[in-house]
Amino acid sequence: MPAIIPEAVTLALFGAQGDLALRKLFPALYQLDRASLLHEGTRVLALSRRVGDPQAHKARIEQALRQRLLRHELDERILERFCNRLDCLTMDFQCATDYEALKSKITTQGPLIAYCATPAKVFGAICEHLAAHGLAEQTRIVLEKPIGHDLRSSQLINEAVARHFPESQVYRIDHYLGKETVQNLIALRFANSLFETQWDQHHISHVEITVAETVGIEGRWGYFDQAGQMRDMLQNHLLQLLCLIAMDPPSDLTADSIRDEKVKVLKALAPITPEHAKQVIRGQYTAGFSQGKAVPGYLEEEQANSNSTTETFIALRTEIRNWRWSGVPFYLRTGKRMAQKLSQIVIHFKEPPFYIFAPEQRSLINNRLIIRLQPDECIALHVMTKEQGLDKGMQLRRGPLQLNFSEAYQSVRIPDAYERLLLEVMQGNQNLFVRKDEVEYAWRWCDQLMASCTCLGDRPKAYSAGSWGPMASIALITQDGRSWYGDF
Ligand SMILES: NC(=O)C1=CN([C@@H]2O[C@H](COP(=O)(O)OP(=O)(O)OC[C@H]3O[C@@H](n4cnc5c(N)ncnc54)[C@H](OP(=O)(O)O)[C@@H]3O)[C@@H](O)[C@H]2O)C=CC1
Ligand SMILES: O=C1O[C@H](COP(=O)(O)O)[C@@H](O)[C@H](O)[C@H]1O
Repeated sequence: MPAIIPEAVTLALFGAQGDLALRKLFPALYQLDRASLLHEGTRVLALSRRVGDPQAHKARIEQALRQRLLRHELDERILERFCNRLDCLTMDFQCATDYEALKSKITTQGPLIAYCATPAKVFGAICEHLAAHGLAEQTRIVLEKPIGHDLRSSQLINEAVARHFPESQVYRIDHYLGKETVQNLIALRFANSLFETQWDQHHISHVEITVAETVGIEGRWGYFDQAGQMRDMLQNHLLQLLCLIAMDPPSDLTADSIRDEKVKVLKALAPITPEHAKQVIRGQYTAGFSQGKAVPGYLEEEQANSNSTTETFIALRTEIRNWRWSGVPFYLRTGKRMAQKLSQIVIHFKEPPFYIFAPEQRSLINNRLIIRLQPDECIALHVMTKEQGLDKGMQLRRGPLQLNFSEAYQSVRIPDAYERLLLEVMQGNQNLFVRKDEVEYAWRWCDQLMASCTCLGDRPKAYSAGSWGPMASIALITQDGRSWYGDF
């Protein structure tokens, strides 16, 4: 079904000169315009406190687009059309009177999308002032992650938002949910009975989820050192992936049916108490090489505080306490400055119940389903076959049945996650956004994890930039007689 062009909306982008807006949101909006998915009446209000002169503000956005877009994507006609949709306004989001000017710029009756690309501490003020200016009813409010830094702060933010906006108007972003390959997890699991009948503790021995990044903190010390990789990546992206892999089939594809199932997984996550804290490995990168270039360690980054114990890597083993998953370990890891950019889920199936092949081949027998989310998006099912040839007896060989998305859909451009998410907000569809209780259950579990690490006086273990993380994260899985798939 082709995407429906949404009605005309006014998109008020709070934080329009920030890193996220310039790097991701404006390019995504341009791509939607290029694909003719923006209604001709759609307007973008770029709101920032930095640039006084609207022309300079606009020029900066245009420059960012020229830098980010690929040459064949940059079409001067579309760029001009897109820039004509833009209106720039300087305001302090915490200052009530500045909203008068904003209100005067909203000239259409259609929905107002208030996208908060700001630190979370400003979300409450934005909601309050929009409501005080009579704009709440028509507004869909979009909140960036992370929502708070623990359960209590996230509850305070959610309460501040809920004072003015019902949950049906709130769109909490986790951009991983906007990735095509992440949405594909739902299709893979629930449109293929082949997998769903095997998807439990009777058939699966363990699951790995890896989100490895090669980037460091990219000048975001102020934010990152307060957050760490646990809050930046685990609390949101990795737990969302875990939910999509582990949840029961929803009864339909509506937002709440899917979210209800995800919440059940979060509630069933085994708590990481101090006795289990050895199952959590925190790391911090030291100087090394990333993609052939020498890079500084975390403590030598610009603006660094050399005493910081913030983790840039975290790996852990957890379980889900329910009938489907009882006894199946889930190994999760994510880090900055790792050897390779790689987001991947590996489902390891159990051995057949009875073994009839040569004993020395036994370790080979283990089907795996590899879901590569990025880059080189693919799904590969590793199956056992017989080696071909007269000289080969019943010698086994493991090989992949593989679907590479770039080959299978050669002429289709894979959209960036933010394109999908912006389109969904414009269509008023909450499927790919995170509900308040999901965020809070995820924080509850992460708070306990962090408290357990603190209680043990845990300090992050060093790992060289460009490696696969601290040795202890390898030991975490090898002590169970397994290894991280694909590390070399
Ligand atoms: N950057 C990224 O890759 C990602 C970011 N996010 C989230 O997106 C949000 C934005 O992040 P990012 O773009 O990196 O942050 P930035 O600090 O780069 O941008 C935030 C912008 O908000 C502005 N701002 C803050 N307070 C006010 C205020 N009271 N009035 C007017 N403007 C204000 C800042 O202005 P000023 O510069 O003047 O302070 C800044 O331009 C955060 O919630 C972050 O967690 C989520 C995923 C990825
Ligand atoms: O939310 C975030 O995600 C990015 C990683 O996103 P990806 O789409 O490139 O995998 C991460 O670098 C950033 O620190 C974090 O805030």
